[in-house]
Amino acid sequence: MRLSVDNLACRRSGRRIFANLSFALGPGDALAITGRNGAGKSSLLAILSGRLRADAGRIDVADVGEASLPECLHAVGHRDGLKSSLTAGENLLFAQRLLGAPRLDPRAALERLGLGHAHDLPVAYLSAGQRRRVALARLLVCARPLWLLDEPTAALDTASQAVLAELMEHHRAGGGLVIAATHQSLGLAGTAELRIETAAAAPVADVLEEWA
Ligand SMILES: Nc1ncnc2c1ncn2[C@@H]1O[C@H](COP(=O)(O)OP(=O)(O)OP(=O)(O)O)[C@@H](O)[C@H]1O
Repeated sequence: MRLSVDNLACRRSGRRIFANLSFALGPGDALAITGRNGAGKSSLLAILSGRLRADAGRIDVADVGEASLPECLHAVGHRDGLKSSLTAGENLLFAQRLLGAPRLDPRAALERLGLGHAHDLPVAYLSAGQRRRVALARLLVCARPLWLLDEPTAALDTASQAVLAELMEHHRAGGGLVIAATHQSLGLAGTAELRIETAAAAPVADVLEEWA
């Protein structure tokens, strides 16, 4: 998969968040999105995942056949997207059936994240770091070339951060792409950095946020 982003701009609640963002990624590439709180890192990921409309610019994908960009990606964000009353295994099975392109079975994915024992536990019983690891296990139950990760190491202990780094390296080695918004190093070799700087304040009155 190839992804190219040209002169992307974002406005939220009438306020310009960023403008003129451009980058291009190919198989095996990793990009760390950095910037101060509120710079627009999560907003950029929301635009890429198709949840938020860009104010300007282009996003193009290539080498994915007929698939659209949202069909090519996994997004793991601040909200874990897990159903608390379902077990970890049921959550992953649900994701696998919804997203298609099955890869590891849920138990194997949880074991890879060191959470095999949680397979039959309701997610409501898990700690914050364990929930994050179940959300990350979704990356393994379905094959999708682009991983969009928002603060992926948040709530993870050191051992789990190392496991995540291994998973990302393995994904890249297989030609996958990783884009992560982060305040700390991803621990990956050859990661490019895109730092979002504060946009010139450009308030525009009476503009409602446009969700895709
Ligand atoms: N749902 C929303 N509606 C309107 N404005 C929003 C919304 N979500 C975020 N914003 C605004 O967009 C700007 C960018 O927020 P965003 O969450 O993208 O920043 P960030 O770089 O990810 O920050 P952090 O490092 O704190 O996670 C902020 O000024 C924020 O107030």
